[in-house]
Amino acid sequence: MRRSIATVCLSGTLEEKLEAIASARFDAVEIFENDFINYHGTAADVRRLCHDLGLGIDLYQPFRDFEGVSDAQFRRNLDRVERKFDIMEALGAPQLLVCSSCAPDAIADDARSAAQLYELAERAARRNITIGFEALAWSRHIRHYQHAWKIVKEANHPHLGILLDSFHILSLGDDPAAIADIPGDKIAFLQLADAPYKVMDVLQWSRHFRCFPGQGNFDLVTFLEKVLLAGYTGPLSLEVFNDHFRAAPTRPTAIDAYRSLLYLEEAVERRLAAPGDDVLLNQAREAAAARVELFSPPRIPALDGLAFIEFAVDTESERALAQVLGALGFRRAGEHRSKAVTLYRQGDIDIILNAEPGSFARSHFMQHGPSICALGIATEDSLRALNRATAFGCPRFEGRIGPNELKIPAIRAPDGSLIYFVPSTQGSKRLFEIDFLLEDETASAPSPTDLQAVDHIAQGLPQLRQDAWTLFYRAILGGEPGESMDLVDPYGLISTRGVATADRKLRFVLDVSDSDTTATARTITQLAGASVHHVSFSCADIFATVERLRANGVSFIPVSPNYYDDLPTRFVLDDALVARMAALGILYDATAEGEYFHVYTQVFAERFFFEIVQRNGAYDGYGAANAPARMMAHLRTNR
Ligand SMILES: O=C(O)c1ccc(O)c(O)c1
Ligand SMILES: [Mg+2]
Repeated sequence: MRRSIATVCLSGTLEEKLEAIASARFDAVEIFENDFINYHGTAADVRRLCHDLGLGIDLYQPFRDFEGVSDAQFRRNLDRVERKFDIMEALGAPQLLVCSSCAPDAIADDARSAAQLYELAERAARRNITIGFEALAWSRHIRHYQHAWKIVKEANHPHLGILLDSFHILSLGDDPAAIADIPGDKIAFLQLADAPYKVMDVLQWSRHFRCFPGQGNFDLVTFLEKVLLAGYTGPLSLEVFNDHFRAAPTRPTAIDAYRSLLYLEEAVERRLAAPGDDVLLNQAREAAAARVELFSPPRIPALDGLAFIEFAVDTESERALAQVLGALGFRRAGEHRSKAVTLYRQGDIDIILNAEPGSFARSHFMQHGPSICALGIATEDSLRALNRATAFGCPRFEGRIGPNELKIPAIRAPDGSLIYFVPSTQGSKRLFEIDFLLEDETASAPSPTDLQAVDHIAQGLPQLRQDAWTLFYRAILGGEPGESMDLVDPYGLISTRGVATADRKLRFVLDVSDSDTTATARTITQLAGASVHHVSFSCADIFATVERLRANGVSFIPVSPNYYDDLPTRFVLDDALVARMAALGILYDATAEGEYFHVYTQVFAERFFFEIVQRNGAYDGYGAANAPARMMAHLRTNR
């Protein structure tokens, strides 16, 4: 389907927006009026600019407070709209968005509104322009799409249709089912926006918190499905008002926007292809699928958890980090055949320290200091994973390959770090057998394995990036976002959200700092830290493990005795168990599903740290309730 976006979604000048939109591969734009009014050039200039960029102009918007007005005002409105038609003719824009009246004196009279819209459509027809009538969720009288549709149906003019905007419909909790009954050719245009659930004034919600599909909580798949069942074949257009996106760099936001449409299209394509029990619905879905072309990338292959974590280091930080890993029970398992790269192993966890000069890791190190520069994800089909990611617009990465080394497909994550797709078909460990000189495992003295696997990767992100990462993990890896929660840092709030695959083999936690002075913000800004701020390892018996690791010299964060006094007031816990936790500094959380025991190490190089966890039962969170204890402890030791 034709993919379009409103210029209001992006930051920058009109030229910057259009260039970013074109380079993100959109077909067309909605010109938001303010972008034109403040543009220093004529409508013909904008038309030429779009033409040269290969962009269509599908719509001009918004025209406000047109209907439900007195006869005198109506005549003035008709004069007013003729001037907009002049601009649209010069732009070559075929459609005008007219939103339902918000003026306090708007008249609640459907017949009047219908008659006025009919007259407007008559005028528009003379210019070969169509009117799309949109119900704003906060307008004076016409807030619901069923109401707007009643009026459009009453007006009954071929140059007038209803404009559907997912935000207005879903924010009011309206059921989109009835959309399927609107004749497709009476749906003039379609605007798509997602949003996180919020309990707040709907106008403020709309103007500041909309986001791209897949970044929020709305069920856009059902919404778009209904629109396609109605027979709509026009553009899919994004219209997102969002404070962060208005401030974020233009091009990356446009790329994200485009990815969000692809993500939604794929989900709807699958919905239309999925046969249900309802024979009539199946036929309607089949017919809808035949009418439109939807994005259908390679499906997500089975993903089998993290194959490795790669740190960018120099010689000095390598020594320091190797010492920390050693204390945590990792053993040095091998050396790369041709590069300054070392493998550390414990349980199923493989950690690579990369100090190779001239490598990707080195440039990452120079930018961010010691940090995680790459993750390897084990998958049954690495080429399919790669092809899916590139279909969604992720850049491929081609590293330097030495003789007889495995070539592993890789892409760049949104922060420029790498994600490798490691084929697990022959066992993901094969990579190390080929590229590394492995030390003889049987030669080293058997020691108890404390850490078993990677539980999750936690990332600290700049404010503007949480939505982009959420969409990235959803689209590329099939992650499902959990709910957002606020954590209290001594110097501000952190908003956190987990994204995990359905089988929970991959879990990521996305933290965003609302303040510039939190530890999360500081590692990102002052220290130019990369996004990963901690790696969490699972173990089977956290008491035994922490005891052993403490004896090994691992330094865990101190926890206030007040914490353990408080714990029995929050949970039903045995005194002896609380005493054991207190003795080892173990934190605790529980839900109806299960329990979460965990500890954190001190921070390495002011950038990242490790967590050790034991999950009991089906606990599915990340101990968010204990984040303030962690942040306070890290702050105290850093001082
Ligand atoms: O916030 C607004 O005023 C506004 C304007 C035009 C739209 O299409 C819309 O959905 C909202
Ligand atoms: Mg709209």
